[in-house]
Formats: sequence, structure tokens, C-alpha cells
Amino acid sequence: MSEINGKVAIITGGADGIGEALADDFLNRQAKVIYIIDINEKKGQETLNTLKNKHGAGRIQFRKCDVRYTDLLEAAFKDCMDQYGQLDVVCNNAGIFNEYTRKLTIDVNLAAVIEGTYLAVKYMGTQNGGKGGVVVNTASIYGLCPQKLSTVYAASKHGVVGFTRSVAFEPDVVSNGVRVVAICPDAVDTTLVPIASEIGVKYTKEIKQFTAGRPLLKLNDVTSTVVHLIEDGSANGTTRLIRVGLACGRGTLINNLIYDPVKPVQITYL
Ligand SMILES: NC(=O)c1ccc[n+]([C@@H]2O[C@H](COP(=O)([O-])OP(=O)(O)OC[C@H]3O[C@@H](n4cnc5c(N)ncnc54)[C@H](O)[C@@H]3O)[C@@H](O)[C@H]2O)c1
Ligand SMILES: CCCCC/C=C\C=C\[C@H](O)C/C=C\C/C=C\CCCC(=O)O
Repeated sequence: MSEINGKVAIITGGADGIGEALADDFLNRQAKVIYIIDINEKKGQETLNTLKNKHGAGRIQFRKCDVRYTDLLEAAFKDCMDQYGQLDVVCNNAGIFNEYTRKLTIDVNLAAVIEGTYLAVKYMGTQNGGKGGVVVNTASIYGLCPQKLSTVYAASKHGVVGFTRSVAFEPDVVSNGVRVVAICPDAVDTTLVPIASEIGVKYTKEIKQFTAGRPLLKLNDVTSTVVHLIEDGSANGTTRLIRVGLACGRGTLINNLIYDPVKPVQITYL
């Protein structure tokens, strides 16, 4: 039986893409409740209906919320606790790609992940009446290597990696029985990359060239890795690269990654 069985999970950015796939996967594994937080009300309602049809009503909830506003984010956490009386997993997954909106990128991709992690400790922590739990932060391959065509996005994701590796061992977090991990996916089959390379981004031509024909990770590659990290009680501070061609789920720890867009990528794995 999966560790996800009977758990209550909050997923930000759960209306679409990776977050939606996580919600579906957790429900398949008999999660008790999935509480989706997303800014996109229309897509959120659609996803809610799809998941209700598939898994039955009562185990899935959608709340419109912009994760940049910590008071609104906390109200969602509180609502989840008030309704279901438990919280076990928090996936801080909402993210954007737009190099023209630099502060927005940092606020959504990094600041909201930091706030979401501390809210998770507050609501799941053993010293606060909870049972402890797991926080999964969505970073990116660009949290591990530089990318000159998306520098602010890369900065936000490097921030998620540095934060996750540090906060996981913060005394107040450890003593509350909360583990914190991150995933660092290569390109995934969602609309994020195609949209990024179509609309209003910097270096559109170069990004199109860079991403054209690139093999994409399937959503299942990402969800299986997240489940593995949740189920592995020893995973803490782990920042897991998920790359096409590497075994997903089992995990590949990155030791040293030297990235140069011109020369071939050299990667050493542990
Ligand atoms: N798709 C990829 O190739 C890829 C690779 C690595 C990492 N990621 C990361 O994975 C995460 C999910 O991306 P995705 O590919 O599923 O994209 P997506 O666009 O399909 O989903 C992102 C979701 O986040 C929501 N969101 C955006 N801003 C928000 C806000 N302020 N408040 C609440 N919700 C907000 C969107 O409405 C959307 O539903 C992001 O953090 C992204 O950076 C994606
Ligand atoms: C060149 C910039 C591409 C930007 C695409 C937009 C958003 C991407 C977000 C994801 O976090 C990462 C997605 C795609 C990454 C594509 C290739 C990574 C390859 C790394 C490498 O082989 O060097």
C-alpha cells in the first residue's frame, strides 16, 4: 500500500500540468483529500470536475488563490485543516516562465515556495498539533545548471534548490517532523515550455531552436519521482534531477554538473 493512502495533500499550481498530474496520481493511490490551490479559476474548475468524475466527489477541492499573497495562502491552509483536520503533504509547485516579469517570477517561483514551506511546518508540525509531513518543492533542471536564455527563471529555481537544501535541516523544521525535498525536472510535457517559446518571452527564436525536437519527460516520470521522495523516509534536503533517459523514481543524485550551451553537457552522477 502506498504511503499516500489516507493522506491529505495541498498542491499549488494544481489546476494544470505537473500539479494536476500529481493530484490525479495521489488520488489513484487513495489519498484522502487533494486540496488544489491555483490562480486560474477556469482551469481549476475544469480540473476539479475531471477529477471528481474520475475519483468521486468529496476527495478533491479547488480554491482560487494567488500564492504570492501569504495571507491568502495561509487562509487556504487553514481552510484545509478546518475541513479535514489533517495535512500530510504540501507540494509547492505553482510556477511561471516570463523573463520580462522579473519580480513576478521571483515572487511566484521562489518567495511563495519559501512561504508555503513555512506554512506547511506551521500546519503539519508535531509541535503545532500535527503529525509531521513532507514538503515537495518544484524546482527545475535550471535550479542546478545555468541557462543564459532564462536567467531570472534559473535564479528563482536555484533559490528553490538552495532553500530546500538548507531549510530541511533547520532545527525548527527537523524538530517538527517535517521533511523538505525538491524536484528538478528537465523539459516536461506541459504547456509551460511551448507557451514560453510562443508568447512574449525574451529570446523567443533562440528558445524555440533550443527546445525544438527535445525529448520531453512524461508527467508520469515526474509524479513517480515525487511519490518516491514522499515514501522514502530518509529523503530530506534532497534535490532530485529528473532527466529523460535517466531512471525516474529510483532517483539520480547529481554530484557535479558543468553546463555550457555550446559544448556538450558533462554530468557526473553519484
Ligand atoms: N514543464 C516543464 O518543462 C517544467 C520543467 C521543470 C520545472 N517545471 C516547473 O513545474 C511547475 C509546474 O509547471 P507546469 O509545467 O506544470 O506548468 P503549468 O503552466 O501547466 O502549471 C502551472 C500552474 O501554476 C499556476 N500558477 C501560476 N502562477 C500562480 C500563482 N501566482 N498562484 C497560484 N497558481 C499559479 C498556473 O495557473 C498553472 O495552473 C513550475 O514551478 C515550473 O517552473 C516545469
Ligand atoms: C532555453 C530556455 C528554455 C526555457 C523554456 C521555458 C521554461 C522551462 C522551464 C523548465 O523548468 C525547464 C524546461 C526545459 C528545459 C529544456 C532543456 C533543459 C536541457 C538542459 C541541458 O541539456 O543542458
